[in-house]
Amino acid sequence: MRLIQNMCTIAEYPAPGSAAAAAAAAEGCLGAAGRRLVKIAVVGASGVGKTALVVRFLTKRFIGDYERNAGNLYTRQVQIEGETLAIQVQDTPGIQIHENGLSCNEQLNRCIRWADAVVIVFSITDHKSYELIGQLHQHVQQLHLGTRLPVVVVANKADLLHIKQVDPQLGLQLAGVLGCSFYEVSVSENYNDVYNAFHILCKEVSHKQQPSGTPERRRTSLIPRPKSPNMQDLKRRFKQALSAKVRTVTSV
Ligand SMILES: Nc1nc2c(ncn2[C@@H]2O[C@H](COP(=O)(O)OP(=O)(O)OP(=O)(O)O)[C@@H](O)[C@H]2O)c(=O)[nH]1
Repeated sequence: MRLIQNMCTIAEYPAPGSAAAAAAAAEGCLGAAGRRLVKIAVVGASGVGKTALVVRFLTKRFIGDYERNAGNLYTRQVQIEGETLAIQVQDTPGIQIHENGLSCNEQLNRCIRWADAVVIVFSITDHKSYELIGQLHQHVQQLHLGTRLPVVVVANKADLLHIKQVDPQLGLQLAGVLGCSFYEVSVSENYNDVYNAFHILCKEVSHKQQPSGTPERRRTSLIPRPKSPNMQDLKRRFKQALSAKVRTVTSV
């Protein structure tokens, strides 16, 4: 798999409301080779495993240690409901927690504005990282006023239950209150949960990008199609014809 690092996309992303932002939004749904593009930002406190999560998703591998992250952008392709989408994943520097709340610098805000969806990560071994989730979710929604951005909350380091500070159940409850999906994962031990967390987000964005088409397609696949009266009529007539023939054959 090829990983493309490309910091320019984020650094040059125009401020919301500007003419440049409108033009970017118009083009923004298409990636390389004309594929639909899904942009995902991964955010959370420092040390919760954001880089490990992104690398695991992209390469299937868990690599123990990384340089402290300055924010890298990676690209890969995924299959969603039979369509190949280009997805860009933005790893972000850990958010600092101050006594009076979040400290999000402009680089992080740009990443969040740029994104079509956000993964908020906390570690079950770090209660402070969990305490951040509510504020972070609020901050994300504020930067996307007027739209409901798809967000998934990920509780990482599920393999470290013996030193847990947060019951993963609390993460599930909080995600429910915030209206987000929730995944408990161990980036170090399980690839599938990591994949599923990203996959569900891509699916949500993909459906959002096709507001008129997809729900209709989904609705029609859920509602059983009424049987055509003509078809039933045809079947009845066919049966009648068949039994008449059988009768004729047996009577001969
Ligand atoms: N046991 C265990 N360790 C993990 C897991 N995920 C990440 N780690 C470890 O947690 C540490 C921090 O991981 P990073 O991916 O660098 O965390 P980060 O959130 O990107 O950190 P910053 O760059 O500081 O924001 C590393 O030593 C990882 O090996 C996990 O699922 N289980």
